Amino acid sequence: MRQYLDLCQRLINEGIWVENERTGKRCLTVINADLTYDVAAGEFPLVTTRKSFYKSAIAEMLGYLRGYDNAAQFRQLGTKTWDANANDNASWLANPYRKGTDDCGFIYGKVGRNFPKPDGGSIDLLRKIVDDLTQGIDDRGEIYTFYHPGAFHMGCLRPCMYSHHFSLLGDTLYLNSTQRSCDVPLGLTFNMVQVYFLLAIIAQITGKKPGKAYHKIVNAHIYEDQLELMRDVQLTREPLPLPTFKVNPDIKTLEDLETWVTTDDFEIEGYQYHDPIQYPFSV
Ligand SMILES: Nc1nc(=O)c2c([nH]1)NC[C@@H]1CN(c3ccc(C(=O)N[C@@H](CCC(=O)O)C(=O)O)cc3)CN21
Ligand SMILES: O=c1ccn([C@H]2C[C@H](O)[C@@H](COP(=O)(O)O)O2)c(=O)[nH]1
Repeated sequence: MRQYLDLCQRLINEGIWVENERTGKRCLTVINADLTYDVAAGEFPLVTTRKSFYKSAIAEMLGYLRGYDNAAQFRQLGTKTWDANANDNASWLANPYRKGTDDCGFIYGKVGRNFPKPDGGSIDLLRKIVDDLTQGIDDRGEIYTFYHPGAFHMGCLRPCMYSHHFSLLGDTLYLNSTQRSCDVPLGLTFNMVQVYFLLAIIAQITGKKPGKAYHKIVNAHIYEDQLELMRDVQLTREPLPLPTFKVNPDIKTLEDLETWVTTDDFEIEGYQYHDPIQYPFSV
């Protein structure tokens, strides 16, 4: 994945040190990066210069499509990525809205599938998008967003990749995803997989051909305790050929995704990778 390695190198060459109050760590930071994934051509954006746990990334996105709000639900799907944010984050532990162990509160899909209306009730944004696209409708506002500043105090973390905007040109579906904040060594290896996966799966259940997915990142950073591993280990490795991604063709509807689908319905073939690298994770 040349684009990924180029962004890592750019952080090292041009990054500016920024203090982060929430984590108490400094981050080497650049502003704005644009990545493109050609889903039509099957260019699955998996990092090869270290082992990637891509099933975790897919499990997370599946949880966002289902509207999950609890780390135990995410674990059941096969990812522990929400454990720390739900249970080890001091300000969330002290938050009166936290409903107990594993509760994440009003995050991601919980917001997007129940988006509150100022005049009462809520909207299921994903249901509307899937219904429109299935009928060939693109009203230029097919946006699955998790961004609700009025609800930030009710969740353990603000969404990072917060908006997914779908577009139709004839029978081809496109996706523009936007991310406000990006942990390049850890989070981005998941987020690239998620953007590709989201376009592939929504195209499949709406009967469209996938086109390209465009991934916009605003604040891209490396935490100070990750820098050495990135610069002196990962960036010295040569990337390997990309694998291919296979989706179970029996997945046909949003209800399928909500009910029986597991990460076993998504497989990659021919994944070659260098040794794992364990990057520190900042809560
Ligand atoms: N600092 C930070 N970075 C993130 O990337 C991030 C957050 N916080 N909080 C919310 C979610 C949780 N995400 C995570 C959490 C953990 C890993 C992680 O530990 N990944 C390891 C092992 C994964 C596994 O074994 O399943 C990795 O090597 O990729 C990745 C993304 C992404 N997000
Ligand atoms: O999908 C995700 C989720 C989170 N991240 C990273 C980006 C930041 O390092 C932290 C979130 O911290 P904020 O203070 O809320 O910006 O998590 C990611 O890269 N991808």
